Amino acid sequence: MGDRTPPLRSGSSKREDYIGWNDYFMATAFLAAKRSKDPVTQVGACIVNDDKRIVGIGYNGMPTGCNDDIFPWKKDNNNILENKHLYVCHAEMNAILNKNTSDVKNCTIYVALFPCNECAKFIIQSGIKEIIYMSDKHAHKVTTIASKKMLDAAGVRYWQYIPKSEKLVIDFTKINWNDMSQLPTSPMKNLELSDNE
Ligand SMILES: Nc1ccn([C@H]2C[C@H](O)[C@@H](COP(=O)(O)O)O2)c(=O)n1
Repeated sequence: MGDRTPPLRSGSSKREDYIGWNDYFMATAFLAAKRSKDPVTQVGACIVNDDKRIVGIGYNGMPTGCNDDIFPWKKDNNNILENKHLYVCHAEMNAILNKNTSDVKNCTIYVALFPCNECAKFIIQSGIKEIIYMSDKHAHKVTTIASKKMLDAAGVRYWQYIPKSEKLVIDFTKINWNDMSQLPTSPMKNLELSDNE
């Protein structure tokens, strides 16, 4: 029987160069960061549940009602109230507050930058159990050390992610709008067309 099975047609096998879950969710966090108005650091966060469903997305921005053309994006040492850090909502906090499920218990948060101590409190209290981050550039800062101290005590795992894809590009000019493919017409498409002819 086995040798009667027809060989798999090349056109019927699945694509192999699709992106993995971790790249997908981390890239989603980075896409969200592109919405940030912060001129120095743009951070995005993406919360995912056990079923690999995205349940929250956020980026760093001014609170609702605080006009981001009026509130400061700088740190003016001569005027202590002109400091963005007094006002900006961090990406992690926004992602948690933007959740589209009743809670984010046991979820994983993908975030561009390691969460500060304030975000660690939100993460712990919301029940998130895992943090996957890209950069830990503030590892030496007291806010990060305090963050890790709390996360360790609360049993929240965290690990640094190195993407598998070197780059992920969405070039709208390359999308073929006629067949909604992001790729040039594929060999499979050609095969289907010739099959139907
Ligand atoms: N885990 C983090 C860390 C920082 N942010 C935000 C807060 C600010 O908008 C910006 C950091 O500004 P910088 O001190 O680099 O000028 O990033 C966040 O959302 N999440």
